[in-house]
Amino acid sequence: SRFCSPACKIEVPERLTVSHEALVRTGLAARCVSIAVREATDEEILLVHSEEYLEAVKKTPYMTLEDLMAFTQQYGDVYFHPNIYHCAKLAVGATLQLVDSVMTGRVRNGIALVRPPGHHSQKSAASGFCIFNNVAIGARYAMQKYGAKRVLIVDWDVHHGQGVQYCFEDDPNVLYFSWHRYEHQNFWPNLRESDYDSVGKEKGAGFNINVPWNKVGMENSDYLAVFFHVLLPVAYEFCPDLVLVSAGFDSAIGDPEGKMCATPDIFAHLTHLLMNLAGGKLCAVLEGGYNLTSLAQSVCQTVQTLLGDPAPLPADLGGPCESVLKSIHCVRSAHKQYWSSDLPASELSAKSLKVAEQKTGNEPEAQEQRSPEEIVWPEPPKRLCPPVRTAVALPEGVACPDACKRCSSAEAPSSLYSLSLHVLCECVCAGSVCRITVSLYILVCVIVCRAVHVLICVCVCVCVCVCVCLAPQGCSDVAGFMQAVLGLLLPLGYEYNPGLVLLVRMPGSGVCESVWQQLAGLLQGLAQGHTLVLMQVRGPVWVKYSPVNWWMCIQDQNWQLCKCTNSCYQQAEYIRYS
Ligand SMILES: NCCCNCCCCCC(O)(O)C(F)(F)F
Ligand SMILES: [Zn+2]
Repeated sequence: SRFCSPACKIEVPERLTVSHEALVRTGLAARCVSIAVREATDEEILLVHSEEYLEAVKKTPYMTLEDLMAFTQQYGDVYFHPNIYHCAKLAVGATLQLVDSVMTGRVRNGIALVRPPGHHSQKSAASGFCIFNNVAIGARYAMQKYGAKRVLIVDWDVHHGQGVQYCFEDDPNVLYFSWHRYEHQNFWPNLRESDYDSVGKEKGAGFNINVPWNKVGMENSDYLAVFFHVLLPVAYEFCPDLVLVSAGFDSAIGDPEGKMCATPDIFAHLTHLLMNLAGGKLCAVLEGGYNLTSLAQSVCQTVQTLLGDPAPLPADLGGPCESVLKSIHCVRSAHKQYWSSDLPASELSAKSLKVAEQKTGNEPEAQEQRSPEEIVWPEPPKRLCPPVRTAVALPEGVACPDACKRCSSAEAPSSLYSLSLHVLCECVCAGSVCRITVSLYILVCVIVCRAVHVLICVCVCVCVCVCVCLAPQGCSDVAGFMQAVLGLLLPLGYEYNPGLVLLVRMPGSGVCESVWQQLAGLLQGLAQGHTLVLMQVRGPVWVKYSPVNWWMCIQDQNWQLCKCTNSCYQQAEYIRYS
């Protein structure tokens, strides 16, 4: 008979079946390429684990029950049964198959739904339901086989992936970020090194980021605040070649382990905010998640964003709570010496503190009394799946290198009103197109602003347009600019939830392409992706044609507006337009 320590009973096979069934039921599975799984080889497992550990695990299929129980006793909160070695090899193999598919460009991104999970397992030890460290092996594999120089691992599971931390703590090529329920070391795995002051060792100092949750009941606003003020500024500065996500969904509402209050739709935004990194190369690998309802919803929200569908903002976003503000402050101080992107932490806390005070105490006494099964939350809202992701208004006779949907040719661009009004209202508000790019010969801010005024009157949804006139000259202070976008513009935008984003690029602003592209990509998280891009550049420019729905227009007669509509994204490549 199978034995299992009571701690493990939540890690059940239904976790995978309900997730997959939800993907099929919602039609998301049909939009995905499914990748065959395989067993990992010894060599691949040895990228992270020791020979003696691997040899010991190899014996488990042939152990008697008492030997198996003895073997298990030496580890914490993990169970072995005769078939778990096979399953653990499949979990690693599936992860590596996903890494192959993303690194070769066969797919842009993807998710590996695997059991057993991995992020607690260590060089020579199993731990917390984990046998082999799927994500750690994936990172080493990507670096060895594909020459990935820098790998970012984002661990949004509610437990600290100490196994990943130990594996890379002295390695500056792997940036490990984890938030986790900590409660001042009173929550499993109760480790001192899970706190914010574990920043990495020797050459790896600065490349390990721990954000402890010292209270339960964390909400969407808390998660976004940590992304905006801790993870994203560093991730953009790190500039990874690949993003791996230890996608544990026990950080969602209803989970018996996490006891948090963030709703499943938050994972749509966490995923979106990571998709602009590494040219969109993102591999999500399932870790935890034990409430089968919130797990399935969270998986679907993640996959739908990976497919490029825009997401409505979660309801009533505000600032982070007091406890999170302290954690943010502590971890930013601990990392200040390693990273240049650093808003004066005082400014950040001052603004958010004010908001935090306004927040009613969100201590979930009530939540703690209810059992996890009794906790209910609204189904995530239905999401747009526009048949065309981007449309462009092109001058006559200019072909676009991609299958753009052409809007009816607008009047002479001198009358911006009609142009943007016509283009915008016909397409965006009808929801048939997600974004509009309108290129103009003449771009005068005052017209744009007045057009915005007009648009506000006309559009059915109340538009608080986030109208950005790009500031920096050239790429000199990209870090500073990105910090302003991440630390100020995005939090504001998410809080004010505009109905439309109007992105204005002044001629000659000289902003380098990558910044413009990042900005365009990040702002698509607002207004369900309804973005109106008005821009003009002089003369020939290099365009980084990457899978983030990129626009460019060029003055003079031979305009080219390029962007990516089709869902299977091209490899990033440089195209010179003359
Ligand atoms: N209340 C019972 C105590 C359970 N203590 C062990 C928790 C293990 C968590 C595993 C996980 O969720 O982090 C993973 F992603 F690895 F699966
Ligand atoms: Zn977990």
